Amino acid sequence: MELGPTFSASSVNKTMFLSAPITQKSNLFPNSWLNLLNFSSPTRKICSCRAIAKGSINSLKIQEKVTGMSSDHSQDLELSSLTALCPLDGRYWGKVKELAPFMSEYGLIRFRILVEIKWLIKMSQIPQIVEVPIFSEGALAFLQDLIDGFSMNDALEVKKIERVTNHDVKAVEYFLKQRCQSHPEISKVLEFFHFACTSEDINNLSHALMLKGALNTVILPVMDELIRAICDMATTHSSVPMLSRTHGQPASPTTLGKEMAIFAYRLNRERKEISQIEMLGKVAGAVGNYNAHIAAYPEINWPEIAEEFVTSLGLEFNPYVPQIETHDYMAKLFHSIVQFNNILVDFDRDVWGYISLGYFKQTTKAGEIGSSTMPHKVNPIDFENSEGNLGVANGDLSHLSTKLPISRWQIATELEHVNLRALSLVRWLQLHLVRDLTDSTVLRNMGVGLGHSLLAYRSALQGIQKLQWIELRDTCAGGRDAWLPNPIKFSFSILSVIEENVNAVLGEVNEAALAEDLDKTWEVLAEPIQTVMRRYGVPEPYEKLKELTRGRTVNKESIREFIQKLDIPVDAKTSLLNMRPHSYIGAAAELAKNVNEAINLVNGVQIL
Ligand SMILES: O=C(O)C[C@H](Nc1ncnc2c1ncn2[C@@H]1O[C@H](COP(=O)(O)O)[C@@H](O)[C@H]1O)C(=O)O
Repeated sequence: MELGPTFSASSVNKTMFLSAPITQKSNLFPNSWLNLLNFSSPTRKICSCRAIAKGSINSLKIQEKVTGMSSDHSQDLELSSLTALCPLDGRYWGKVKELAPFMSEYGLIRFRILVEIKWLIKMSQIPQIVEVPIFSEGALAFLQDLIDGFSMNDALEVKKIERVTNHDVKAVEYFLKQRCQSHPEISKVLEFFHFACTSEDINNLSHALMLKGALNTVILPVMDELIRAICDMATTHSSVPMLSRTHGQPASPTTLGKEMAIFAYRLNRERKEISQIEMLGKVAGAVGNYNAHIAAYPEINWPEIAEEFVTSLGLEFNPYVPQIETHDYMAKLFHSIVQFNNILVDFDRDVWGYISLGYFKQTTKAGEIGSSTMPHKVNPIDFENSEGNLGVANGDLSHLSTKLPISRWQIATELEHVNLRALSLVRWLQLHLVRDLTDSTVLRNMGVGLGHSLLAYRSALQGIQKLQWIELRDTCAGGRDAWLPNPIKFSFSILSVIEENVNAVLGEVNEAALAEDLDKTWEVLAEPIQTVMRRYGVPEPYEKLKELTRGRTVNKESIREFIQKLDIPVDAKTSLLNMRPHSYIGAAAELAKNVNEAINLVNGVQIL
C-alpha cells in the first residue's frame, strides 16, 4: 500500500538511471519531444527517465566501469521500505501511513468498490428499472459486507483481474460480478453493476471520497494541531519583547507571541478555505449527457437520479461535464493547500532564524547527534525537514492544480505553437481520442502531495515541541519589572552551555546578555519620540531624530538628554522618559493574547 504510484521491483530495472539529470538528452527522443514533456513533479521525472533510460544501456556499462558497482541489482530487489523509490513509502512511512487507506492504489480500489455497489443499489431503488427489484435485507447486508469487509486480498484479486483486462475500472466490475455470482438475488442483476457508467463516473466519485476521507481524517486534524501549537506559542509568549528586524535591521520592537499569532491567523484562514471547498461529483456517462442511460430508460429523469446519487455520497453535484468531472474543485483545493504550505514555509524559515539568533534553544535528546563533526551543535533539522517537504509537496500539488483542469483540446491549441512534430502527434490524438487519460496517471499522485504535506506538518510540530523557553528567574538582576509584564519568559540559545546546568547557568548568564542586547537598540525609540513631537507641533521632528540617531551610537543617556530638551507637555515627556526599547511594543502583547478569539479557530471543522 504505497502513497506514490507503485513501482514493483521488476518494473524498476536500471534504477541507477533514475538519478540521471532530466535534461540529459537521449537519441530516442527528438528535442522537440523533450519540450513536450512537462517535468514538474519528481515522480513524473522518474517515469519519463525510465523511458529515456531504456535507450542508454551503453552509458550504464560505462558507469559500471567507472564506479566499480554492479549495475543490475534490481533483479534481487523486492519492494520494501529500503527499496521504495518514493521516500514516503520508505524512510517516512511511519509518519504518513494513515493516508494509505485513502490515497493508495488499495484506497482507490476500495472506494471504487463502494461506488459501484452504491450505484447498483441506486438502480434497485428506481421504480422504472423493474429488472432490478428492491434488494432484500440479506442482499443489502451482503453488499454492505463487500464494502466494509474489503481486504488486501480483495484488492490483490482486483489487480489480478486487471492484469488480464488492462483496464483498472473494468477489473473492479468483474471482481464484483465474480463475488456476487453465488448470491441468489444479486446474481440475477449482475449486468446492472456499472450500469450506463463510464469508468470516470466511478473514478471521479472515488477520487472525491478519497480526498474527503484523507482531509477529514488525517490532514485537517494535523493542520489543527499545528495551528493550535502556534496559537499556544502566541499566547504563552504574548508579552516577550523582541526586536523586529525589517530589512534585517533593528526596527521597532514587537513581541515574540504576536509574531507567532500572525502565522496562526494566516494558517487558520487557509485551513478554513480548505474546509469550505465543495467536492464535486458527476455520474453522467461517457460524454456527460446520459446518452446510454436515456437509451435504455428514456422515461427516467437521469440528471435528477445522478444528483441524488452524488449527494447521497456526501458530495456536491456537478451537472455540466464532459466525460470527466472537470477537476476545478481539485485545482482550488490543491491551490489552497499550496498556500497553506507556503505560509508554513514562511513560519519554518522565521523560526529557523530565531533559533539562529539565539531566541530559542532546542532541547536535546541523549544519543542524538547534531553535527557529525561539530559536537556542540543542535541543528534545527525539523524545521529544515518541514521546509524541504513543503517544497516537494507544492511541486506535486501545483502540478495537479494547474494540469487537472485542462483537457486534451486546450492542450492541443497550446501545443500547436510548439512545433510541427508536436502538431502531428496532437492531430493524431484529436482524431483518435474523445478524452485523454493524462489526468488518470497524474491523479495517482494526490497522495504524494498530501503525504509530503503531512510529513512537513509533523516535522514542524516536532520542531515546535523541541523549542525550549527558559523562564527568567526571580533572582535576575532588578529593573526588569520596569519594562517586562509578568509572567516573564524569554528564551535564548546558548549553544555552548553545559547541558546539566542549563537552567541555572542561563538565568544568570543571559540576564547580562539580555540587558546588553536591549541597551544596544535605544535608537528604536526614535520612532515614538518623533511621533509624540509631531503631535505637539515640534518643528521638523523626523529630521531632528534622524540627526540624533541615523548611523550613530545611541544609548539611554543620549536619548534621555534629547527628550529632556523637548518643548512638550510634562506628562508626555515623563512618559517618553519612562519608555525603554522593551516596553515599546505597541499592542503586540494584546494582539497575541487575543489570538484564539481573533482567528475564530476552526478546529475540528470538516469538509461537509
Ligand atoms: O469507460 C471507459 O473506460 C471510457 C474510456 N475512458 C476511460 N476512462 C477511464 N479509464 C480508462 C478509460 N480508458 C481506459 N481507461 C483505463 O485507465 C487506466 C489508466 O491507467 P494509468 O495511465 O496508469 O492511470 C487504465 O487501466 C486504462 O485501461 C473512453 O474510451 O472514453
